[in-house]
Amino acid sequence: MTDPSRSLLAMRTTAPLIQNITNYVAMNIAANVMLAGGASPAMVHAKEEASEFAGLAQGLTVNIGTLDAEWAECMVLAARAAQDHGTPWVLDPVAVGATGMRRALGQRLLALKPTVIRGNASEILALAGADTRGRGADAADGVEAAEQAAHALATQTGGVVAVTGAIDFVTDGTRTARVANGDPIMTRVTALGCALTGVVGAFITSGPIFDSTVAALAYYGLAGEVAAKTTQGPGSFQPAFLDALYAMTGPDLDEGARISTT
Ligand SMILES: Nc1ncnc2c1ncn2[C@@H]1O[C@H](COP(=O)(O)OP(=O)(O)O)[C@@H](O)[C@H]1O
Ligand SMILES: Cc1ncsc1CCOP(=O)(O)O
Ligand SMILES: [Mg+2]
Repeated sequence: MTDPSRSLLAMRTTAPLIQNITNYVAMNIAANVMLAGGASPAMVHAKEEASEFAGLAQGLTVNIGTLDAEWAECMVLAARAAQDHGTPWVLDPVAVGATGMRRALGQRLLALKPTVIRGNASEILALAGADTRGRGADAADGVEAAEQAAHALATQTGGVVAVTGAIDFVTDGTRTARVANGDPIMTRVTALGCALTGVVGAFITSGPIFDSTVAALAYYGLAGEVAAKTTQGPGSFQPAFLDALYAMTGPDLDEGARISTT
């Protein structure tokens, strides 16, 4: 594992243009989070332009949070374009186990081999076809319960899978890492998982995929810890979190990251 600061500084140096097909709930906070971190987000999802944009962006994220049939098609088109151009792309399978429409789309997107899948434990379990207690967008299973599912998905896609929660778990099918940064208040502000997917999408444009994903999770979780220290609840946490993402230096990250690898 390289120091997480290398990934952060590489990302900030390039300020990568990241196309995000994300949900209505997440659009604003995800764009603000990515800008605070140093990336250049663009929320682009029209069927007529999504694949063209995926050919010019440095990275793509696809989040199935608020679906309709047309959006589903544009997600597939954009992911296919990213695959054709060798552009790294991240899948966020929000509530993928909830309905037949989500399950079917999840399988179509999996077939396009996401570079990284980032979801909570219930979503990773559902995407892998395992039993889950999750129904909506929030996790109802612990991260450990999804480790085997994450491993299976990584092997199936050849990519990296990140399961987030109290202690995040990352695997590429061979290596594993755990990231202990974060604060429980992060589950009480909507779309912070979706915004993290955007940050992962930015980090993986400028370094090795596994190391960059782990670094993105540590950076994000540590910023959450910093913001939680000075705030009283979800309302004040959100602006403090943006400030912490913006202010974090490389040495701050290397000092505060709690990463273990096997
Ligand atoms: N119980 C927890 N303690 C500390 N950090 C957490 C906890 N649950 C989630 N997080 C952090 O919140 C962020 C969003 O993850 P998560 O809540 O799993 O995503 P989602 O919103 O998609 O369900 C991640 O940085 C994760 O590490
Ligand atoms: C509440 C909600 N409903 C559809 S998408 C969405 C946001 C989910 O965000 P996150 O997965 O980051 O909690
Ligand atoms: Mg989520």
